[in-house]
Amino acid sequence: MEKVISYLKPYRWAMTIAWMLMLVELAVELWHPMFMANIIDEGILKQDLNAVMKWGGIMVGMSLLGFIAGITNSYFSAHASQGFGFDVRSAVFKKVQSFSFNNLAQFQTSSLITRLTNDITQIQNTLFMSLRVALRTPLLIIGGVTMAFLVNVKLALILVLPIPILLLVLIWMMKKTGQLFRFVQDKLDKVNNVMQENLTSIRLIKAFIRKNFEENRFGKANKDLREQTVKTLRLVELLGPLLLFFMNLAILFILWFAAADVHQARVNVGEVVAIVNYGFRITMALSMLSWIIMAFSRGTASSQRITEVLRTPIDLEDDVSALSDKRIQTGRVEFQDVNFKYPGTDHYVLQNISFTANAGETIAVMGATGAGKSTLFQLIPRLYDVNEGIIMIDGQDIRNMTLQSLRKQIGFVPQESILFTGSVESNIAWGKEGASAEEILESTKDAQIYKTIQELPKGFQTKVGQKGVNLSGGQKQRLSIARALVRTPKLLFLDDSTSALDMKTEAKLLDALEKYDSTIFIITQKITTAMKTDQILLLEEGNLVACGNHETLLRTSPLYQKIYQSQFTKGGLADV
Ligand SMILES: Nc1ncnc2c1ncn2[C@@H]1O[C@H](COP(=O)(O)OP(=O)(O)OP(=O)(O)O)[C@@H](O)[C@H]1O
Repeated sequence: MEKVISYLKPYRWAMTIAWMLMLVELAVELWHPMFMANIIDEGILKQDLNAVMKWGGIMVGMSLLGFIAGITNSYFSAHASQGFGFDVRSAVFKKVQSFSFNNLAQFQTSSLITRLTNDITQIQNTLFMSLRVALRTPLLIIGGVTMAFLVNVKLALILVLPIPILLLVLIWMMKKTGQLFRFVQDKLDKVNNVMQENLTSIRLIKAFIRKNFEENRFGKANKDLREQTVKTLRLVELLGPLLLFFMNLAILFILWFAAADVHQARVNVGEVVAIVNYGFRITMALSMLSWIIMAFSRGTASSQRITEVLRTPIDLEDDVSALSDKRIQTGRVEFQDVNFKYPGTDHYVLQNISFTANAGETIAVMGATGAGKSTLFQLIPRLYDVNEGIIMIDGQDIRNMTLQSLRKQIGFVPQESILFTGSVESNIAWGKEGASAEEILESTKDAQIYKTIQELPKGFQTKVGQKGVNLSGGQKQRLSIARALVRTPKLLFLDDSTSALDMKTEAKLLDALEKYDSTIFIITQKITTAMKTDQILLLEEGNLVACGNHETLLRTSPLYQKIYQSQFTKGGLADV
């Protein structure tokens, strides 16, 4: 909570001005019944038009002052709350960007989106409300009570009788609804989660005709959200009528007692009008307080959820001694007795992995599904840190480089091609800040996608991703490869990224990669690809069971022989 509050600091002046102006508004509001009493007692009852004009004029002047103070208050409140929301949103986004995969696993993606959007909007609104009306309301109650006592002590006593009980109810309510609103936000996460999964898998859903199933899934999450929200709001809504009942009862008693006092001239009509007026204002302030309490409870729940993100310790950071401008010279990669298990699990998915990839070599990584190939890839750019053992580049532990300098020199093509909304050109340029048109052109030629791009309706400017043209799996793969090549990486990782390419295109791609002077790792299932590489790492259930070139493995590794035989038939290639 304090973490979120600390983002208010740059707006302390705007907030102070807003609160001052709110006090002006409050003062005007509190003096109103007094002026009214004077108009009645000095003007109307004594039939003195001058007094009516005098107090009426003061009343109008004060109203104008209140109006100006209100508008200016809104200006500063909006400035502070929008600025605060902007800063918190930026901070949460920045924090999420620095999250390791382990950190990310602690939050669902949909929950992070809700926290970044809805939760921040909630706290933004709460701040606006607190600057605009929240403080004014309790002060209005205190001021109203004080003024009522100044006007007439006996009648004021009747008026304040129910207030302590009502305040106790309000405090209890604030605690209770805080918890309930936390549940509401959690349910909102679930709705967003179903929405997100649905929209990203819409093709699959249509192909499997799972529309009804998905509608039911969404319907359930939506219903849960509705029920939780209604349950919470019902509690808050109970408060309004309860307040009105007690306060109206008090006003009724005031009128009852005042009737006799006015008759016996112990009290002026103006005083009674003023007290009743204060009574109404206090009642209104109390019922407004119930809404403010709701907004605060919701804001508190949201602010706790945001604090959780901001307070999450990043578990994969640079060592203090890490070098930020370390250049990879040769690109020699060495694994020494590497063991790795995913955070939060007990099972080692890589065990005692040792091998050396010499500078400029192309290494094929093979193995059955789940053998640990992608995991091995993720350890080199330090998406995860090893549990035991060392990974070295150019003979130095990779932890001696900052994450930024290490990753900047790596080209990574994931298993699943990801394109961003934008043009073909912007998708490739994404790989390198400030990539020149020439570099982009070159990388597309090497990735064997240049011709395809030329045939697109607007060439490099053709929109892809959502609302853009749909590219085939192989085209997307090659665009992803071009994006990695544009940064002329010292190390290049292709995670099954040539699976959708035909043999001819793949051969051309591998030839083109030679000029990059990079050490290249390719995860592949195809023997035809592995045959062309300098070294093959064969993984089985997290163990490196064979390592060497095609000829060596064909002679020494029974598993490799089995894979080879499964892909080659008597007549030639089977499924390549
Ligand atoms: N984020 C994760 N958390 C926990 N376990 C994981 C995670 N990612 C992968 N695993 C487990 O690690 C093991 C190796 O997975 P990995 O993705 O490296 O296999 P792979 O050889 O690349 O498989 P495939 O060819 O199917 O992509 C698997 O048993 C998998 O269940």
